[in-house]
Amino acid sequence: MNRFKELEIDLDWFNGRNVSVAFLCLVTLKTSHAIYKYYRAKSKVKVKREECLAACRKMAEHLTQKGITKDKAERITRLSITELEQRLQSGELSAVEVCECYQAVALEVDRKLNCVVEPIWEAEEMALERDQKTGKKGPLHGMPVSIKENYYIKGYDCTAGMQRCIGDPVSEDAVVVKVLKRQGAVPFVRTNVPQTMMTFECSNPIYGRTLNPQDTNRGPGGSSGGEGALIAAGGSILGIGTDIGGSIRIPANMCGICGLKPTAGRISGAGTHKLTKGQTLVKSASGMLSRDVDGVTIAMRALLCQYMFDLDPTVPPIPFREEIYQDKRPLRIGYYIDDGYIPSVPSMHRAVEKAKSILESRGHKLIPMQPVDARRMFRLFLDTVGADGTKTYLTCMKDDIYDSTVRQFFYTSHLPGVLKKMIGWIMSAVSRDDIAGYMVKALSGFGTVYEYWNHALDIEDYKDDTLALWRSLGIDAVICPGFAFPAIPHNTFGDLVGGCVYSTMYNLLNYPAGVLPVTKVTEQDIKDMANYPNKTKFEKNIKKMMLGGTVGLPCGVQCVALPYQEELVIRLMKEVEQGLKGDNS
Ligand SMILES: CCCCCC/C=C\CCCCCCCC(=O)NCCO
Repeated sequence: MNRFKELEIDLDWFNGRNVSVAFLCLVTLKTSHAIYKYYRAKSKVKVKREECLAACRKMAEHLTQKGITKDKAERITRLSITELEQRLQSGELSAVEVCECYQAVALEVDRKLNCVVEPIWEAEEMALERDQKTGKKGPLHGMPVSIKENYYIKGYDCTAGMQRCIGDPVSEDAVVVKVLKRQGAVPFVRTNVPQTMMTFECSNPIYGRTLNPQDTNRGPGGSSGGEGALIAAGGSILGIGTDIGGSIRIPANMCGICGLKPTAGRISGAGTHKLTKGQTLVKSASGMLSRDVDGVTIAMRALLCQYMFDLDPTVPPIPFREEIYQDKRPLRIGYYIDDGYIPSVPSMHRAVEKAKSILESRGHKLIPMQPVDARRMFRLFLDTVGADGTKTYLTCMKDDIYDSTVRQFFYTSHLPGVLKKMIGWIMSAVSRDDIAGYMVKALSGFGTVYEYWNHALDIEDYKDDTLALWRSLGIDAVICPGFAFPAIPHNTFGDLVGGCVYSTMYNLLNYPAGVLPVTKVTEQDIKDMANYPNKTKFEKNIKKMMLGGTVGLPCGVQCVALPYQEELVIRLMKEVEQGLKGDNS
């Protein structure tokens, strides 16, 4: 009887008033918790940012005390990489003075472009060790190298622009960093990346936004945007980066420098941020950026050594093959200015035409071609990136502050899968924008492992079809636009995401690809935009972007070869570069 009474009381409690009060309490609690987490994240980010800025200031003061003059710094940082290499090897320049000069210029450049995350404090000591070394010098003896923030450096946080990774310094260097050091290089600064590293802008709440040295109203590209800006502005001569969708090649194109994305796995990726590593269909590649092609060659030669093969046995033990790089035999090279899906802009056409005529004048046979259905490729790429319904990104970004460049993506990612599919479908139908619509749909992920495995098979089919095309044309390599367009204004990634069809193609295929600067946008290129298609929302966005002051921006060409033929890619890049300099040797 008593028990019934108690129950009656309990049930009475569930009256309208009490339920509303409980609901309100719950909402208040949840909201205050969210506010608390937001401010906690904000303060964590602020403290980290201040620490990094203080480190830069402290380093700048230290260099001033050491009497590094602007004149001397510029004299040394203006040397080409081959001149620098030769003077370091001969002892004409000491590793310490080179390191200090590069640090001084990097910090100077950083004040304008915000491309450096923080200096590497151990650099000077490392340089001193190089100077005191007796016996055989390493191939990179005393060479300063800038390091993208997502590479592990012992004692430093590796955040990829995400606050949850703050305050968790890594305990070991990345394999590539270890190899660089073993070969005599001096890692001297860490460079900026976009939050999550999956965009081609370069901004995050921790370190802020990096600007393009050619036009500060635009970004340097991404995700190796800090490297792109720093190298283009003269604050570094060689840097390392990663590329899963264009992150080395896009900054190279947008900043007017060289970048090589090797076949994924040819250069070790061990000890880089883990964010994308669970996704194994399209793998991130470790590569390099440099002022000229020689920088890429020097780095590849030095990295492809027994020490790397020992440290990371998953790397195929293939040293740099001089016989492929030095080969003078004429090649059959496919070329396209348009991938048949996303029209590239006139300045990019000119870049390819220019490279084509250089290569023809050197005896190569250039064959017009179209890649296998680029729309199919991009859909496969997007489905791969969104395969988990974006759960990985959402988990890593839990309680984080969304950077303005990725906010739209994360708000969409939170929606239930069905809604993403519906919105994607509506977007495609209403705006005739195949890209944004499909992207939203792709973020809904796969329902079953069976679907995912079938998707993996579709990628294999795409690879087979491409290889068959190359074989049928009898081509050794391909040249094409370095990207669909040059550098873009801040906060326009969402509107222009389709540009990366040109880069993602060679990630999906896992072919090595390098970009080098070939020309700059001219007034005539802008006039020629009158003929640029104007049907889809995406094409309209490109047109608007190009008409918004792009004259003078660099435009690159992409050189591509079959998997593990990096030496051939570099050979082509070098030949185009020589042709541009009027050197036809
Ligand atoms: C957080 C935003 C995710 C958006 C996903 C959009 C899908 C496709 C766009 C691809 C953009 C590629 C930019 C380059 C990415 C890259 O190579 N990162 C290097 C990581 O090692």
